[in-house]
Amino acid sequence: MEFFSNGISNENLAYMGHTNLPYNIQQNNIESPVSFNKKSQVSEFIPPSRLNSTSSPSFYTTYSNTTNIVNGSSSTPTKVYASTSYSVTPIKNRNYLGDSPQNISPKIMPQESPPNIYSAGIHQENVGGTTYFYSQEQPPATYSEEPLLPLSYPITPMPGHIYTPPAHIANNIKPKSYHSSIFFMPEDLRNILLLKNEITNNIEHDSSNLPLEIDNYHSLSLLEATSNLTVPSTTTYKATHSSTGLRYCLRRLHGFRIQSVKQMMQVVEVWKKFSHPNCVTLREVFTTKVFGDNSLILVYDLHAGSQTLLSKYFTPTANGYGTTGSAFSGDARPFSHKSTLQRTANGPILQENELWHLIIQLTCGLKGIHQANLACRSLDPTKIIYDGKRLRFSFVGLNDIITFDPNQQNPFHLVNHYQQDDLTALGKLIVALACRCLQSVHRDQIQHSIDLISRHYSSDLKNLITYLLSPNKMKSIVEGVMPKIGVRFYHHVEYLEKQSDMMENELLKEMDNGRLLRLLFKLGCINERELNLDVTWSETGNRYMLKLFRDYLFHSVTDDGSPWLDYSHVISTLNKLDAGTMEKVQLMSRDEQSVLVLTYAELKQCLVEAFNELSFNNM
Ligand SMILES: Nc1ncnc2c1ncn2[C@@H]1O[C@H](COP(=O)(O)OP(=O)(O)OP(=O)(O)O)[C@@H](O)[C@H]1O
Repeated sequence: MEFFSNGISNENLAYMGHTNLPYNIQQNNIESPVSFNKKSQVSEFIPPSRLNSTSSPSFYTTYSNTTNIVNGSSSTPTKVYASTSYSVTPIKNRNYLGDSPQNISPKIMPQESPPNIYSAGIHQENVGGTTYFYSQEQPPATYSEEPLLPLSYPITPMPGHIYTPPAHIANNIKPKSYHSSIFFMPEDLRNILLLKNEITNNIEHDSSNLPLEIDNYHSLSLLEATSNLTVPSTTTYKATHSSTGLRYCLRRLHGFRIQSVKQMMQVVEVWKKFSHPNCVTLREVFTTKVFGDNSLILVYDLHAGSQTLLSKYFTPTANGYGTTGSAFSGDARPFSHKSTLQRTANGPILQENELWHLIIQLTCGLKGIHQANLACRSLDPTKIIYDGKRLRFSFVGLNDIITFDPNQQNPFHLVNHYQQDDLTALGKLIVALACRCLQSVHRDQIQHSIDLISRHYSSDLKNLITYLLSPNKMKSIVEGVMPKIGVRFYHHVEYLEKQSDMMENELLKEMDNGRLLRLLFKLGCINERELNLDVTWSETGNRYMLKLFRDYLFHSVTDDGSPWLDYSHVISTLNKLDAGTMEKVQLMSRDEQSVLVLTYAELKQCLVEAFNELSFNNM
């Protein structure tokens, strides 16, 4: 049995953040899984002139430059390559890895040993069947923190790992964890994100008759068929920006003639600067003739998977109730047979807390717009989108852009008036949402609708609506609306804080996963690689350590020989490698004839050097 030891063989399968030292370091007991002998007279680990090199992989070609190797005697089964005052004695039928917390120890799959190396001037001593080799010329070595490799970065011994695992992982981890949810995001969140990506990236098949490109955008697909209900006619597309590859939402105004580009651009610039979490941001505006007319294109951020409030809460029905003409037109009376039919078709009335959840977001967006001295002017269920969590005013600024008067010096001179209109429109929208009926806001039905609301909802809601619909209201949302929302605001903040905590938690996991992916990428590029026609490149020098480390990571087996699959083993080991800790790891060749002990810091150095070599060859 050969040992390559740079120090204590004390591989432990510490779970993240926990150092688990299963063995007594001073012990030299044949019954112990691994025995350690402190040999204070052992000097540095001397490269034994690489004599007698065999056909085995030239393990020492680079590593031995700085690693002291003491050859073993051929007469003894054990050869120890010791660099520190500790050596390691393997015991037959024992695995040399620290027990995992659940007492199931992995073994390394057999792998060929490094070559036999003999050297003169080496003193050997057999203790309990293990042969130790000491260089007699060297002064006695003490177990020091001296790095064994020429490190291009300083290694500072760490009291713990640089990596600090999220607390819940450290606390909740089960002894043998196959629970991927501890390390990866929950399935439902993953599915939501995947779905969003899919919606963002898929190209509709019915886009063949659309232009291939407009301005800097390509891959157009329809988000909604052309609407002739608005003047000018409009169409909404999803498109990809040519240089960034990002997707955007393009709103096309058909046959639109601009009277004064300069003045219109003033308005555009103001809206481009406006950004709010409850508003879709306007990115740019341009004209195009690719559709065969003079079209004006407004480019907005795309919020994939969004639906309008109209489609979410006022589901169009086959008989046309609810969506005929303007969103707020129609002739159903709140308590008429027709209106009852419509409410049934649109679903049951909303829970009050859901309604307040919507109101808070609507007023939040509106407050942002008004504080920027702008007005929304499109508080309509078709112009508010909902992505499952967030409400946003879509197509903000559109009305200012298409209705600006070139004869007016200040394009925003009517903003106060429009802000009042916004509040009235907000009142109507709340009525429609509460009654789940678009016609409920008609002048002759509004009183009935408010009666209905006062029967089903709190007086706060009714008061808010009557305030918003009254002609003499303050224009400030903060002064006028906020006090009526009252304590519900805190509930909303709590909800958002919880969401934010949950997301941060997920981010923490993914941050670690991203870090480990980079390491795996590097390892994968090095392991098994042939470089510059050198078929043994990945088997020699520093790369040999990485090969054994890869085996230790992924190919460990339990006592009964079955694969040892434990996320925590792989993740905590990779984290130690990433941190370059001074903890030692014990690696074993596949034929179980060689054991190599080195610190994670040294392993990290091996990885850095091998990958640098690859990168250099790539230039
Ligand atoms: N920024 C956006 N990101 C993603 N989807 C959006 C965005 N803005 C709007 N949409 C979606 O685009 C679709 C079309 O919106 P649009 O306003 O054209 O609807 P509409 O009901 O046809 O209104 P109009 O009659 O005014 O055209 C809707 O399904 C809406 O959810």
